[in-house]
Amino acid sequence: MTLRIDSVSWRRGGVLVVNDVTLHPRPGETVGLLGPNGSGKSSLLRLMQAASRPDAGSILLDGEPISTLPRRAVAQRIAAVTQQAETDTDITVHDVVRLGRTPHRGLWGGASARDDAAIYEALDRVGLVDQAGRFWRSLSGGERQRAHIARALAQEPRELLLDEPTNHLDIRHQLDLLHLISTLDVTSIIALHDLNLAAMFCDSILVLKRGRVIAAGEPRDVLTPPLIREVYDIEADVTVVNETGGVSVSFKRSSCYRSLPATRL
Ligand SMILES: Nc1ncnc2c1ncn2[C@@H]1O[C@H](COP(=O)(O)OP(=O)(O)OP(=O)(O)O)[C@@H](O)[C@H]1O
Repeated sequence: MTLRIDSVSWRRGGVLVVNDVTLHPRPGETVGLLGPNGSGKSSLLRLMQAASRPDAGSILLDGEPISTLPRRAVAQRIAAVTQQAETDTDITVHDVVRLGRTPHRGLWGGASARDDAAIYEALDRVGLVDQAGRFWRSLSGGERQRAHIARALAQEPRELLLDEPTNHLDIRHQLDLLHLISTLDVTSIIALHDLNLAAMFCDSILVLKRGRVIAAGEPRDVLTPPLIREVYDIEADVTVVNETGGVSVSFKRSSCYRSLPATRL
C-alpha cells in the first residue's frame, strides 16, 4: 500500500487551488504531475507530505489518514524535495544529507553504522561522494539540487515527493536523476514541466489545470496534441519513439507569443 488521495480540495488565500483531485498511485510507481504555472502541483505535493491539511477529501498512507499519523512516522515513510530556501550557515554537503536520517534516529542516539551507510549510498547515487566535505554555500545550483536528492534518499523513504527536481541540472544529470528515481523501489510523485522527460520516465501522468485534473493515465495516452493545446495553448507534434514505445513531443514555433500583443515583442 502507499498514498491514496481521494477527492481532495484545498483553498489558499480564498482561492480553490486544488479542486477535487483523486490519485491512486500503485506502490513503486513513478507518477508525473504536469500542468502550467500555478495549476496546483506544489500545493498537492504539500498536502501529500502532510505539511498542510486539505479542506475536503482524504489522504491516506497505508489506509490511515495522514493527518492523524505522528510527524515522525510520516517522515520515516515520505521524503520530499521541494523548492529550497537559501542558507548562509557553514554546513557541509554531508551535514545536509545526514539530515535525512533524523526521522530514523533515537532521541539521544548518535550516528549508527546504518546511518553512515545510508548517507554514503545516497551521496554515491547522486555522484557527490567526493564533494561531501564541501560547504553548502560553495555549491552550484545543480550540485545543491543533487545534495537535496541525496538527503531524501538517505531518508530511505517508501514515498518520494519531488517538486521540479530537474531544476538547475544539466541534461546528463536530468536523465540520470529521473532514471534513478524511476528505478527505485519507491512510489515517486514528481512535479515536472518537461513533457518529454515525463514521457520518458513516468509510468503515469496526472495533468492539472487551475487545480483540477484534466487528464490521467499512461504518458502515451495522455500526452496528445489536443491535450497539450487545451492545457498549455501550444500546438505540438507527438510521435511514437520506436525504441521505447513511448512518445516524444515537439512544439511548433507558430504557437509562440500568441497571447502577447505584437507591441510587446
Ligand atoms: N502561500 C500561498 N498563499 C496563497 N496562495 C498561494 C500560496 N502558494 C501558492 N498559492 C497559489 O496557489 C495556486 C497554485 O500554486 P502552486 O504553487 O501549487 O502551483 P504549481 O502548479 O506548483 O506552479 P509552478 O509550476 O509555478 O511551480 C497559485 O495560484 C498560487 O498563486
